[in-house]
Amino acid sequence: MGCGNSKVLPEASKKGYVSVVQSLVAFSKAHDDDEPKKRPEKQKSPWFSTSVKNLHPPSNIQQQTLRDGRHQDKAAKYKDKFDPRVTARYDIKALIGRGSFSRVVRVEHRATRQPFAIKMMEVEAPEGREVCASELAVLHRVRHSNVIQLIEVFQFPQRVYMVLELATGGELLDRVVSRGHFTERDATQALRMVLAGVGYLHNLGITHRDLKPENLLYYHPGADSRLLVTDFGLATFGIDRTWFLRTTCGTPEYIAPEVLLRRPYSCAVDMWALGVITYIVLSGSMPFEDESRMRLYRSIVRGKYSFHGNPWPSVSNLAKDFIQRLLPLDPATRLTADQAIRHPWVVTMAASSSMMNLHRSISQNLRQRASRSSSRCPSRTASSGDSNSVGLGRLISLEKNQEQQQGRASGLSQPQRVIQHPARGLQEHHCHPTEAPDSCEG
Ligand SMILES: Nc1ncnc2c1ncn2[C@@H]1O[C@H](COP(=O)(O)OP(=O)(O)OP(=O)(O)O)[C@@H](O)[C@H]1O
Repeated sequence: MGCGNSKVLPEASKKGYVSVVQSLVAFSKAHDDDEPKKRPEKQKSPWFSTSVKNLHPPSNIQQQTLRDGRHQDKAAKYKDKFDPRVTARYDIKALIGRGSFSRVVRVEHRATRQPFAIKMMEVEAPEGREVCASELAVLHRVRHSNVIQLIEVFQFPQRVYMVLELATGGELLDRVVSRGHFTERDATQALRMVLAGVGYLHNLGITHRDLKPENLLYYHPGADSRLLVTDFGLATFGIDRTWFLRTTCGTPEYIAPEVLLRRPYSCAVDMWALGVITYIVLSGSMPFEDESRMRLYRSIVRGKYSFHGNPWPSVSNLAKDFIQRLLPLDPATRLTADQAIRHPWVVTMAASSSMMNLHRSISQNLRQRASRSSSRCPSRTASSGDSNSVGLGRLISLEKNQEQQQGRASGLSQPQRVIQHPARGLQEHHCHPTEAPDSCEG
């Protein structure tokens, strides 16, 4: 995995890759005016380090209080950055985290006291604008219990503020680790929710293109929480599920072979990523991993992975069959989301009650990975996050294909506001940046 899990282009596009890196660094510096070099707690740290941090986690309430305290000052700073039309409606409470082009804060609706997340995206630079447009294009169209819900949007020429459902239950792997007990049944329960969300997206012709455990968030800390697919910055639309895409993007360990081979691809790339995620969730290790990105890509295009080591001897053959059917090199033979949710492992495990506890092996593997990784990259600790990923987290091919143009939210530069009313769906409202907050309400 190298020193980080940044999203990158394959080696084949190195030239484009370097130029995107440079522009992203420049972008990041330009927008980090008042940013301290240390990143906030919940930044893009790699999945294994956040998970290992939580092997002996404090209670959710303690965690929340701790986080709130530490982030209060930062939140105050961010308040100043927020457009007054946003803060007139939402009280900024705490910083949740940062993405390549975004800051996510916890807010409270002033009138209803309801909590939400606001993702503030910088859209002056073309990269940020594209990522934001992708995300909005999808969020405007989706409504599903396993997909993060957009509540409303404030769009201005420099920044876009997406008001989202607030997910307080943590990332998928954090929960696997913090439970202290984890079985195949637990895995299938989580996967059923992910598959329901992904199947819904695919049926709408949406390919996520960046499925990974960090983008799967629990809505609340309770055991019965919904699991939500989030982060649609790389998502794209096809006319239908057989529509082929060409842009090279994703997170290295999860990229499907056809993408690396620069072949046209479809939503089957998400199913490959789900195979990788299933492997990780059941074992705490990755099917494809190498310090060298070149070797990593080579093992992916060869489909070279194994079920050696713990806990694989304790894992059922049905589970392995499920993974194998998601990780064939030929995308045409890969399970679709609708087929995967009907796979016997998913169906029978969800109904079974007592299963082997895989937690110990999973935690051990996660710990080993974390220590291997920190010895390779001493600057990266669990709390400092992935130094590699500040500003470099999301690298998108500069290839401008038809598919990039489609499905883009139109008129980002046009200040507008989109309000979602649960019963009525999305309503668009336009407001000029100089207008008072109330004058552009729905
Ligand atoms: N609706 C939400 N509720 C709670 N936390 C959220 C929500 N949306 C995002 N986050 C968290 O905020 C942080 C930043 O998320 P964001 O999607 O902006 O960037 P990212 O996906 O981590 O990075 P990148 O943009 O580089 O892919 C992440 O830790 C993410 O889990």
